Amino acid sequence: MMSRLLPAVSGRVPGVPPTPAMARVVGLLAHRWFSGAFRGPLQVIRCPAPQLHVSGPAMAASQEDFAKAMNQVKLLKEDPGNEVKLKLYALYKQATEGPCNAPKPGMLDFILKAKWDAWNALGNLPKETARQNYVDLVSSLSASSCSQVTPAADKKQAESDSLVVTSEDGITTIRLNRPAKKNALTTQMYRDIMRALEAASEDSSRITVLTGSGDYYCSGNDLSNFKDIPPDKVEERAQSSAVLLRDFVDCFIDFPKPLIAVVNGPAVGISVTLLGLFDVVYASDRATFHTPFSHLGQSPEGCSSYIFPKMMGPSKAAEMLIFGKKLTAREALAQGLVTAVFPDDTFQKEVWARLKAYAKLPPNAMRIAKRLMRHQEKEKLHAVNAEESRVLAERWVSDECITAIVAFLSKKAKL
Ligand SMILES: CCCCCC/C=C/C(=O)SCCNC(=O)CCNC(=O)[C@H](O)C(C)(C)COP(=O)(O)OP(=O)(O)OC[C@H]1O[C@@H](n2cnc3c(N)ncnc32)[C@H](O)[C@@H]1OP(=O)(O)O
Repeated sequence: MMSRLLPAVSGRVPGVPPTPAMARVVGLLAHRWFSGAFRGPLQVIRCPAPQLHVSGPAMAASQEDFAKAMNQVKLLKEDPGNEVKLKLYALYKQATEGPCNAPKPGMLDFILKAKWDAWNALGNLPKETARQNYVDLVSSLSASSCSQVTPAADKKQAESDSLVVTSEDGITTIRLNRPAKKNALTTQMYRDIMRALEAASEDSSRITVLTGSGDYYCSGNDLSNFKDIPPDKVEERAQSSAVLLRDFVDCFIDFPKPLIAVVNGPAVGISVTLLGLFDVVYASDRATFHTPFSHLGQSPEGCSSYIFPKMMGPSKAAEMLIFGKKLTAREALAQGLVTAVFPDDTFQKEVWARLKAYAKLPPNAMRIAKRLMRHQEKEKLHAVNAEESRVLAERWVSDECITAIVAFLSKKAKL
């Protein structure tokens, strides 16, 4: 089935180089980036057979892994759908041929055009990263039957894992579990959350919950993701991070079951912006909602540049997304970002009682209601996500952003 996705697209036209401005900024500022080996903790998604994903610091997939993944694709039992097939096609082409230099097919050549668009959207993503992303995607497709009840024997060990996925009482819970780092999201966690969502969309649970361990819900992107980038790889990394961000947010846009955020404490950055893509957001009265993008020289993501103004009106959205105003839980409730606020001391009890009752409702009816409410906006949201990710890749190599991140990593600044 999938082999039909791999015909060569022939012909060559000029590629899409980074803008001269970006290259200049990178050249000027690269020396200020941190160096030294990053020693990230092991992160584990726990799920019973058939797959246990264990990963440490990101490693490039070998040619052998890539070849295995290509074979695995042919063995997939279920058709992954056109969108995924296009992603696979694009990553395959990028990994084997590099950036898309083929002539753009005519408007009426629908299939060729969709394939060309998917490949071209990968821009200058390095071949190695495309290979890794292809392997990751195939592995997530093969693992989609994972995520059931966490075996009791795993529960103790899960304390030290960065992401813990459990499924019980019709609820799949994805728990950010780096309390010592305020649940900041590492690159690997983005990938693991995507896998967990893909698995949850197909498991037998009826609703899916994202929450955090410890006193924070999430402190946003782990700013150490910007560490240890060799000067000549800064642009490449910005591009590959933008692709990861786009794929990550796409998973939330497309998630088919009711998705609930249980915001147990303060939320920062991307963990706030994503809330607009959840169906319901329950917050402890201790939670705060902070999007300090301008302070960090960055720009909004998670489709917030579109959803927040629609949700709260342009000027309230501007206070948050341009000026970085931090909202209390009650303020977030008034702006429609939060569905309900609970006193912190009864938060867990009240929220989980509600969720267990919701999880008894007929699953198909819930999915259909969600689809009806969301499908008209989907295409728009994907376009907004693509644009926000593209702009962020530019911000990440800007002087303003680099200065802010260097200040945080050298402990000179915090929010
Ligand atoms: C594929 C890429 C996609 C990227 C998408 C774009 C996303 C953008 C964003 O999310 S922007 C938001 C980024 N987040 C921040 O700027 C928060 C930075 N953190 C802080 O300002 C503070 O740590 C705090 C206000 C969250 C909490 O302050 P405090 O209560 O005083 O605790 P500590 O600062 O001592 O924190 C404990 C420990 O955690 C580390 N840490 C906290 N947050 C982050 C983070 N976001 N990145 C990396 N590390 C973080 C902090 O350094 C401390 O570590 P230490 O104990 O010193 O080793």
